[in-house]
Amino acid sequence: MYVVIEGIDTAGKSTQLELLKKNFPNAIFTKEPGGTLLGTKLRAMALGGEAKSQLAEMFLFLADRAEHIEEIIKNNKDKIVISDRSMISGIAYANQLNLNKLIELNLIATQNILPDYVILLELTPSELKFRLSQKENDSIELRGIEYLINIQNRMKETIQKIGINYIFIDASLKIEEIEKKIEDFINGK
Ligand SMILES: Nc1ncnc2c1ncn2[C@@H]1O[C@H](COP(=O)(O)OP(=O)(O)OP(=O)(O)O)[C@@H](O)[C@H]1O
Ligand SMILES: Cc1cn([C@H]2C[C@H](O)[C@@H](COP(=O)(O)O)O2)c(=O)[nH]c1=O
Repeated sequence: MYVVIEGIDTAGKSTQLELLKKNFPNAIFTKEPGGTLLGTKLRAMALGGEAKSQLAEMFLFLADRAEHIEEIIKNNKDKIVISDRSMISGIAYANQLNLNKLIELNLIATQNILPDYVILLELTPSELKFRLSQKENDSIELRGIEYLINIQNRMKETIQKIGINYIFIDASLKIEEIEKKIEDFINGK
């Protein structure tokens, strides 16, 4: 079972993943970008802002995704794999191409493998503004609130268009309330 936690920067993914590690001790935990050896190098390049071309940046993430599917997802088909981000981020953040073209490109990278379950943590603009103000921002976060809320809307649109099992959770709820909703969703309750 391939489960992904999605959400824009600061939505609370890492916080929930730490709790999931306790609640699902036998699961494999992974992430995009950077879940493989090649991926760690691609992540540093993508987040370091080395690419001047937005298309080049998108292809760095796609290369990471192709390696991640081959090395992690395909090799653990019989286990519960829980990933921090996925092709949903890939499609939503690369907003210079249309959605159908991006879905096509991402399905090439994933060899047509889709997540079985997607959990999206959804932020309000004011909560996003507060959380970004509390940390040092990387090159993508520096693009600002409007950019990231637009990405969040694209994430929701993509998830609905692809037709996978999903839950949207208000990221401003208490950490324990979100934890319970995620656990129930994965356990099919
Ligand atoms: N439910 C919550 N309520 C209030 N604050 C929260 C909640 N969940 C997480 N936070 C806080 O929000 C900040 C961002 O959380 P976290 O690092 O888990 O997000 P993230 O989605 O992994 O971010 P990024 O994608 O930027 O790595 C942290 O300071 C965290 O403590
Ligand atoms: C998978 C993927 C990610 N991004 C962006 C989203 C974030 O700003 C960073 C990843 O940082 P995190 O600490 O791991 O959340 O990269 C992207 O632009 N395109 C993608 O495909």
